[in-house]
Parts: sequence; structure tokens; C-alpha cells
Amino acid sequence: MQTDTPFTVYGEQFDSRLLIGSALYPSPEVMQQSLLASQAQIVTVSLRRQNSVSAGDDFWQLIKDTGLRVLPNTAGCHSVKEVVTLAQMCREVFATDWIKLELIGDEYNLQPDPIALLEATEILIKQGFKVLPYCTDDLVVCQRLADLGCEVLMPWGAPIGTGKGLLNPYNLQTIRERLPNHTLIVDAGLGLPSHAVQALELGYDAVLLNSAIAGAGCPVTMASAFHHAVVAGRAAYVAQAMPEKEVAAPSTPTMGMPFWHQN
Ligand SMILES: CC(=O)[C@@H](O)[C@H](O)COP(=O)(O)O
Repeated sequence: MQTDTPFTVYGEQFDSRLLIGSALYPSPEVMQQSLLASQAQIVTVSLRRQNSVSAGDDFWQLIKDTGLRVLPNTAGCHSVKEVVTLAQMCREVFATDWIKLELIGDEYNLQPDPIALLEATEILIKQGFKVLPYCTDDLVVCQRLADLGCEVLMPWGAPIGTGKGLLNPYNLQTIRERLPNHTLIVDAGLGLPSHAVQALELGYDAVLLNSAIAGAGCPVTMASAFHHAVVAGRAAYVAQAMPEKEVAAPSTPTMGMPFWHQN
């Protein structure tokens, strides 16, 4: 029986390998029920949304009532100055030094700006933040972020909100192989539980998603489906898949003659 290694975020262990977003739900109540159904232990929230008029007064209370650990994010930021300022505000408001660093470089596909991301990460780590950078699936960018001191890296599966799944499994696999001791989380672009299974089967430690659950016909049921998906994907990774073969091989080996042909 293979034993699993725990999922850790900056030294803290979590049972659930699903990190969930808190935006775009049809109502605050559906959001809360979905968070609970997902069995996630970490929820990412945007301070910008918190402050917006549409956020609703009870939004923060509902999040608090779930008991989930909050991972503040810098969604919607486009410059180093913006993310650093917002991260500092998040640290005050949410009383945590964790920050999911989102620094968008292109408005069309919401691709992170890898150059500015490195600059911002360096500044924030020097200021004592534990940075969880949302980045592209570029090995060298991931290595540079790791060199700066990021213990957790969050390459995208696909652009945010597209639901396209893992667009480049080869890149993601290479990052996994080259950074075997870092916590790796696929963040963004997942649309189906099977995408989460695939990420976990590749050896990713966890997935972070929002739109696939919030935008589903029934977010609560989809949240539960994603919970089961990460459990299944991780179990499959730990169990180690059989090697692929190029040619067919009978799964019921035949030896000698069937018994009714004997005599
Ligand atoms: C909630 C959040 O932080 C998003 O920016 C995140 O990257 C998830 O993306 P999806 O909505 O595509 O799952």
C-alpha cells in the first residue's frame, strides 16, 4: 500500500487538495453552500470585491461562517505598484501574510505578466509575505519564482474563466518533474472535474478554481463533484498508473487448453 505525502502550504498541512474561489456565484447563499460542499479548506477572496458595492454586506460574514482559511488575492491588478499596495492592504484586513499574487499582463487572455510578477514577488518576499504566484506554465518563470523563495507555485491550466482544462499538460508535467519538492497548484481555466483529476494525476498537489463551480447550472453539486475529483486524482497518482503499451496485450492470459478441451 502506497502512503501519501501531505499537502502543505508554507509548512501548514491541509486535508483538501481543492482551493476554491468566492466570486461569480448566483447568490451569497449558493456561494456558502458550494464552499461547504466542496470540502475545501482554503478560499481565495479579492479585497477589491470585498470593497465593491455589489459585494453585499453579508458576504464577508458568510465566508467567516464557513471557517475556511482565507487566501487573499490581487485579482485585477496590472502593475507592480498596484499588487504591492493591495497585498499590504490584504495583510492588514485579513491578518495573514499569505497572498495569491495575480498580476495581469494582457487584458485579452488575462495572462500573468511574468516579468512584473518576478519583480513584485521579490519585493513582497522581502516584506515577509508568503507568496503564491499565479503564473503561466513556463518552466523558467517557475524556476525563477522558486529561486526567489516561493514555496508554492500556481501555473495556469488555461486562461481564467475559459474552462478549457489543461491546455499544455507537457509543460505542466515538466514543471512537476523539475520542481519535485515545491507545492504545485494548477490555478485557473479548469471547467470539469475531469480536468482536476488530470492535474492531480500529473502529480500536482492541488487545484484552485472558481468559474467551473460558480458558473455551473448547480454550483453546489458541481462543488461536490470537484471534491470527489481531487480525491480520485490524488489516489490515482499515489497508486502509480500502469505503463502505457504500444500494442494490445490480453488482460486475461491464456495458458494451455481450456478445461473442456482436455481428455
Ligand atoms: C478566483 C481566482 O482567483 C481566479 O482568478 C482564479 O484564477 C480561478 O480561475 P477560474 O475562474 O478559471 O477557475
